[in-house]
Amino acid sequence: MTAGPGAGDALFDNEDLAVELPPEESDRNAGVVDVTALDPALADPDAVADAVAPQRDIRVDEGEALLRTEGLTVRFGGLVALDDVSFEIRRGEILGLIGPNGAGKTTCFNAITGVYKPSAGTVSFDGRVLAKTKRNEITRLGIARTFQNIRLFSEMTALENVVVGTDARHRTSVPGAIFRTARHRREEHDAVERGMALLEFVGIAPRAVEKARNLSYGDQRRLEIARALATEPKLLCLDEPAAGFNPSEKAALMDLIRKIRDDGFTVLLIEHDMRLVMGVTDRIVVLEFGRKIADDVPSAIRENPAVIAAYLGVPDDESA
Ligand SMILES: Nc1ncnc2c1ncn2[C@@H]1O[C@H](COP(=O)(O)OP(=O)(O)OP(=O)(O)O)[C@@H](O)[C@H]1O
Repeated sequence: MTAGPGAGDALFDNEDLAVELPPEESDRNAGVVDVTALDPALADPDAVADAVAPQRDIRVDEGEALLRTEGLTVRFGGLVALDDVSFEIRRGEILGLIGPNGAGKTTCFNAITGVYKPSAGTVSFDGRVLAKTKRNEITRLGIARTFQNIRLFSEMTALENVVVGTDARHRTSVPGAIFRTARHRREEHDAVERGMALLEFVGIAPRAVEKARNLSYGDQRRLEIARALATEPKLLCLDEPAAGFNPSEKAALMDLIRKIRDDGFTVLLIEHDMRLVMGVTDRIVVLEFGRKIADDVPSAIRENPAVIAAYLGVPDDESA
């Protein structure tokens, strides 16, 4: 066997090596609040789901392309990290983006979310080409993401982290915030209410007033997702959300991703864990060396010889 670029990625069973360190016993119950006693609406899952996704109409055109890349190419000097990649993400689906290490997945995410400008090709979102769109404008248009490495405000509480996410939608001017106009106060109140609903939705509302740094690793990942959802995205991009999770946390994450989709969001998922990807996605796009080598439903991807070869390497005599 030739060791392929992703030979380290077992195709259907790669548990991450990172382990979660158990928090100190004293930390474990610190900051736990019975939120349903404070706000009974949080005990009603339908009310919570409504508060999390106010833009219900985004499901009207379910199945149509929400995002489309055409000939998307990103070069770093002489290296072509993404090479003429075209695919679409349809409204209401969970699309997996997979490929061996270095295949170009994160580069693709970065091109979609405005971190990198494409060297060639286009990204269109909701009928609009994102050529010169700034990152904060892309967020406003409705694309949110999480990162491979958790990026939270560690000294802020869980609730504050989420409320910061809702700021992307605020309309109050700076003078409005300074003089605490009625509009500003109303927006603040709404942001806290929606923030609590988001924390409940991802399963960490009892930790609302705990500093982010004191949350368990799994809860921090959930908080990142809540913060991304706070921007009211149409498309949520998750970059390896299960990294470092044990099998039961992965199962719970799959449930959460389905719940997010069922609540009206479209999801793009980069994930190395094949069991999770195969179990939760509707369709999968596979990259290898920056090129798209497959685009199909999970059952077909599982059997696709090019995908299997990309992950496991090709025997020398066959590749010759
Ligand atoms: N900012 C950058 N500058 C130079 N090269 C880069 C940069 N970002 C990525 N690359 C290169 O582009 C290629 C694709 O990297 P990318 O991170 O997109 O792959 P990936 O599929 O996300 O990999 P992984 O699964 O390891 O996260 C790699 O060869 C990588 O070294």
